[in-house]
Amino acid sequence: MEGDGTQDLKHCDRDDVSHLALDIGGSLIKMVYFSSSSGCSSDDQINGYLKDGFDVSSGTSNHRVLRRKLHFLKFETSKISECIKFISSKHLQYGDQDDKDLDSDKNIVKATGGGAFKFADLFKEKLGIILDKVDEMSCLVAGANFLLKAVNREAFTYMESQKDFVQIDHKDLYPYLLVNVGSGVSMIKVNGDNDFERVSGTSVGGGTFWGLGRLLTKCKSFDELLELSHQGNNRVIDMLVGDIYGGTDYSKVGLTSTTIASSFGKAISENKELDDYRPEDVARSLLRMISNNIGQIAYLNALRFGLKRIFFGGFFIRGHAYTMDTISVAVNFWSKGEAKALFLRHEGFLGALGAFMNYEKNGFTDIGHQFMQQPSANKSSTHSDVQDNGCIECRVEVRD
Ligand SMILES: Nc1ncnc2c1ncn2[C@@H]1O[C@H](COP(=O)(O)OP(=O)(O)O)[C@@H](O)[C@H]1O
Ligand SMILES: CC(C)(COP(=O)(O)O)[C@@H](O)C(=O)NCCC(=O)O
Repeated sequence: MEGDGTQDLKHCDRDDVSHLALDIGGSLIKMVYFSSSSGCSSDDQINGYLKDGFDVSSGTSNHRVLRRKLHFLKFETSKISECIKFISSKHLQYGDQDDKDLDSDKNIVKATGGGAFKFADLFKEKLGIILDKVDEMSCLVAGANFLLKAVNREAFTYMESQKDFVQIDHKDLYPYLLVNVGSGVSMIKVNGDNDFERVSGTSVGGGTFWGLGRLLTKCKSFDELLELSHQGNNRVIDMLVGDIYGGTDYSKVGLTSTTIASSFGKAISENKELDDYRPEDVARSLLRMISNNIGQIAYLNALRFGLKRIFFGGFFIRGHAYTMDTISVAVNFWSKGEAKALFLRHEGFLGALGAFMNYEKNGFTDIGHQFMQQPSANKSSTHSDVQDNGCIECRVEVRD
């Protein structure tokens, strides 16, 4: 099961959880919450880290530094009942209320994404939760700004299989373009904290890749489709410049013979049916087409506003090498090296983190400024450092 929360449940204390925030999207439900620091990683790591944390803030009488773990989980939106079951089993809906009263109308949970509207009644009925809706775009921006400012080694470039973390200078962060590739794609010009404009979008996004991929390859899961694309060769289906130009480059306009002239173009010129193509080649071609297109539209929007840095988020990216490589090459190619594609380790959790940050406004102060990450506490995954059911150690300064 995707984002199977039960695994997480075994490792963490049941009751000491708080600040549940949800991002209920077209494809996935993303969940972020705090727990106390026991479980999930070795005590040595935590103690070593906390020593530093407490040292830093000693001497300020009205400040407390809490050891906390931030949990990241996802569920498929179509399996929302599993998400509800998980919340219920972990008593997450009660947050840090002292009086855990099932009928209390104080069980308010910050939530963003379209599902915060669509499923509001369901959450009320099944869990007694009132979803406090927070705007999706402002959550994406808050989540991205938070990660870029507060978490070490969050942003990286990816070119030719080489991942390079980028040190972000807080004074030189804005403006940037945030491209969130979820079911659909939103492009947001970020000017500062809570200062942004959604400048573009496209319906050709992650939902398109997964939806078309499912139909064309019969894959049963998104990860299976991604794995399949690894083994494929898109040239079997894509029409290349060389296919049109008799094997040569079209050098006058800077097109090499290996450039894709028309995605899936070969499928029209051959007397073949879908079954005659290998699913891995179809998956590869599809992934390349969609990633390329997103990279190109992102670049055009960056050009529109003179932006040099484009951060890509959303679960479509999935820390997947070929996806990131294709997007990077597209941005690099079209901008002639002027603009850079950057990726985020917590790519899929921007909205949920943004909703989580919203608790700040209700007395939970300074989380954004005092949040620190313990680098090695994440569960590893085949695609990226932080993916399903990961959790990161952090310290949070709370003003009494
Ligand atoms: N396990 C998964 N199941 C379904 N889609 C996934 C999965 N992992 C990554 N994806 C991709 O991520 C997209 C959803 O990204 P996300 O940022 O969560 O958007 P949304 O908020 O629209 O759900 C899917 O459309 C799909 O392309
Ligand atoms: C409607 C959405 C903001 C919803 O967000 P999502 O669940 O896809 O993350 C997004 O799908 C989107 O921006 N779609 C593109 C719409 C367009 O500009 O054409």
